[in-house]
Amino acid sequence: MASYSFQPSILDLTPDGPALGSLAGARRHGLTGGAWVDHVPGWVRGSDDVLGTLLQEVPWHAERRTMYDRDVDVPRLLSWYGGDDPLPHPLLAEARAALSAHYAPELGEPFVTAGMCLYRTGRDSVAWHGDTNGRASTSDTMVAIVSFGSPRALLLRPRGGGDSVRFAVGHGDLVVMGGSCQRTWEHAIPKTSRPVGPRVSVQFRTAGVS
Ligand SMILES: O=C(O)CCC(=O)C(=O)O
Ligand SMILES: [Fe+2]
Repeated sequence: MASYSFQPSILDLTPDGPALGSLAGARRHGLTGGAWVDHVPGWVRGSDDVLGTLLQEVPWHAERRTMYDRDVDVPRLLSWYGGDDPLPHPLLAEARAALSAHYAPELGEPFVTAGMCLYRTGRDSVAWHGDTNGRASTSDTMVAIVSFGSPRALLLRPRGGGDSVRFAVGHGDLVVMGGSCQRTWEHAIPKTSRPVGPRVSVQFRTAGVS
């Protein structure tokens, strides 16, 4: 398998290792139909260390899917950690606990699983979809995404049609999609022709949702 290197940023060198910022300042963007997105730019400080570990230690694999009767490569690499699987970096366990504690009053259950995507270049992407497997098909849930590496655009659009909303998701940023977001809106990471380096996203979800 190819190895994915990145250029550590001088600004990001934290002597004490990576650390989480506060969730108190999360900015909530209300969307139509009871959907919302919380955005915390730079939630993780010292993200270079986490990105390096994720690129090297996660058992990334390619998948193929059938589309219109053809088998095609999924345009990103994937990995999945169940609630009992040790996460590849201690900062991620800290992040999951902090998110569970912060959102407990609204969510009523903890974040459990960690799905991971590796976008190797700007050619990698995820097409429009909602995370509607399992209970998310019928009830509100939250999907918390922490991004590492090159900034990419996360787009959201209402399923019924309407303007899309764009969030830049950069190194150490947190985005939480909540309320009805998975059922009433769709999201995507579009391809880009800009020369971008690798991006890893970690998606925390509640049990029984994917
Ligand atoms: O990489 C991201 O930020 C989004 C990934 C995603 O939507 C998914 O895996 O369901
Ligand atoms: Fe998704």
